[in-house]
Amino acid sequence: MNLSAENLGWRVHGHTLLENVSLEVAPGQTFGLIGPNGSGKTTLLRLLAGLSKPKAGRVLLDGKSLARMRQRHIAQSIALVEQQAETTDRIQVRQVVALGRTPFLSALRSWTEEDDAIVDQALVDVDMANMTGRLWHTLSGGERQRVHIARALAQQPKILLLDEPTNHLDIRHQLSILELVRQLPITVIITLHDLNQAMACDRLGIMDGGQLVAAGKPQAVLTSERLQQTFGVQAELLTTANGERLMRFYHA
Ligand SMILES: Nc1ncnc2c1ncn2[C@@H]1O[C@H](COP(=O)(O)OP(=O)(O)OP(=O)(O)O)[C@@H](O)[C@H]1O
Repeated sequence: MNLSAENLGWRVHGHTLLENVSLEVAPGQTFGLIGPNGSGKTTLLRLLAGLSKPKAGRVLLDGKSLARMRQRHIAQSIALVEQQAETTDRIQVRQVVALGRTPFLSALRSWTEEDDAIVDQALVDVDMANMTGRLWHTLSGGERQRVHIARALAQQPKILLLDEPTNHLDIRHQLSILELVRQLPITVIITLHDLNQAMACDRLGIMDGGQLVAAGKPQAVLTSERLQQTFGVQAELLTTANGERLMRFYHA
C-alpha cells in the first residue's frame, strides 16, 4: 500500500510545527525518519496515521485522502506505535495485544480461532509469549514497548508507523525488533535516533525545524554536511572486518 503526504502543515497556538512536508513511501519499503529532538517526527507520524488532521495539505493512502476515510477503515490499514502509549492498568498482556484485532470485529464478525493465532504469533514475534498473563502495570518499560509493538502487529496493518520503537529496549531486543520490522512485507515508517541503525532502512527522511530537509537512500542523505548542519555533529566513517560501514560521532 502506498502512503504519501502532500504539503503537510501543522500549527499549535500560532507556532508552526510542520511546514510543507511532502513524501511518498512505496509499498514494502522501510522508511526511516530521523532528526533532532523537537524537529517534528512525532507530529508527522500522527498526521500520517490520521490521528491528527493536517492544518494544510493532505495524506493519501493509495491515492485516497485519509480525511475522507472512517477511523475504523484507516485502522484496518495503518497501525501506529506511539512513544509513550499508555494502557489501562488492570489488563493482561494478551488482552492488550488482542486489542489489535478490534478494527476487524463487528456484530457480524466475532472473535475466531484465527484471531487467537494472530495474537499468539504477534506475542512470539516480540518475545513476549512467556508473559501473556502478566498485568500491564507490572511490566518494565521495554516489556510494555514490546507489547505495544505486538498489538500493532496483531492489527496486521499494511502500513506500520513506529515512533522510536527501540528507545526502551535492551540491545538484543533492539536488534530483533529492527530485524523483524525490516523483514515485514509491509510499508514501515520508523523514527530512530541511532543513525547507524537508520542506515539499514531502504530510504531515510531527515526532519529539521518542522521541515523534511532531505529524503533518499541513506548514504545519499546522511552526508557529513547534513550531519553537521542538522545534527551539529561530525562523523568518522569506519569499516568493520566484514565490510560493514559504521559512523562514530563527535562534537562538531
Ligand atoms: N501540543 C503542543 N503544543 C505546543 N508545542 C508542541 C505540541 N506538540 C508538540 N509540540 C512541539 O513541537 C515540536 C515538535 O515535536 P515532535 O514531538 O513532533 O518532535 P520529535 O521530532 O518527535 O522530537 P523527539 O525526537 O524529541 O521525540 C517540539 O518542539 C514540541 O515541543
